Amino acid sequence: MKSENGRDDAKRRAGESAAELIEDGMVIGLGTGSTAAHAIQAIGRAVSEGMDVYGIPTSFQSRALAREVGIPLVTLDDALPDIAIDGADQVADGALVKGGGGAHAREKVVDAHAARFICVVDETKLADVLNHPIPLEVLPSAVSAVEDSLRERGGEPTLRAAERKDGPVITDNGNPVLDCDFGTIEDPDVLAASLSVIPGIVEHGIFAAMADEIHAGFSDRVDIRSV
Ligand SMILES: O=C[C@H](O)[C@H](O)[C@H](O)COP(=O)(O)O
Repeated sequence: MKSENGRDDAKRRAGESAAELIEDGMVIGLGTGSTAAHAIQAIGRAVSEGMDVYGIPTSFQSRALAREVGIPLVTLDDALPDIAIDGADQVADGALVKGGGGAHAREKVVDAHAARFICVVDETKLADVLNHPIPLEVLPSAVSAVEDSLRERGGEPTLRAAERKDGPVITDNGNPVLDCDFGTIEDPDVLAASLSVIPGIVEHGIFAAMADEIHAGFSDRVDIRSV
């Protein structure tokens, strides 16, 4: 088992590797989570050294960090991202599961509209086949109905509970999250299509055929894979 420090070093390597792709004048989609945070910090350092870029945050967390490190912010109304840098909970064959922090709905909008999407992970996220539970942001009134639809599709949903609050996790958009275990996911595209048509699901955490590059941090290197 890797130590948490060792794992954070691997995340930092991946985040900083992606941040090296940033060029003057770019609009950058700023992903959410502990790995994307390393990229945001590296971009903040570049800004403090005079680089002229703008960020589009994907969550309250990435907005707060970007402000802290001095990255000027814009919205999708102002410009589409030249590049987005975002983490993932699992990666297999270029397909991602995202939403461990409940940010996948906004992330998907920003990442999908970026000219180039770079996914940053540490080596523990790499898998041969996806088997991570799929996060689903759901309208509050639709939770029971969506749970039934998921069970009909062979899933086992669990309402995500907050650790330091009574009741469920509520996303930045004001909705609860279901984590749905589908076991081994042989065809992420097929599952994604089947989840997309369930009324009440705001967004699911399968990002299939979206990433252009995976930057995977190891203890001693970063592997960069084009997808
Ligand atoms: O909702 C959260 C996001 O999809 C994150 O990018 C994902 O959970 C990975 O986060 P971390 O880099 O902290 O493992």
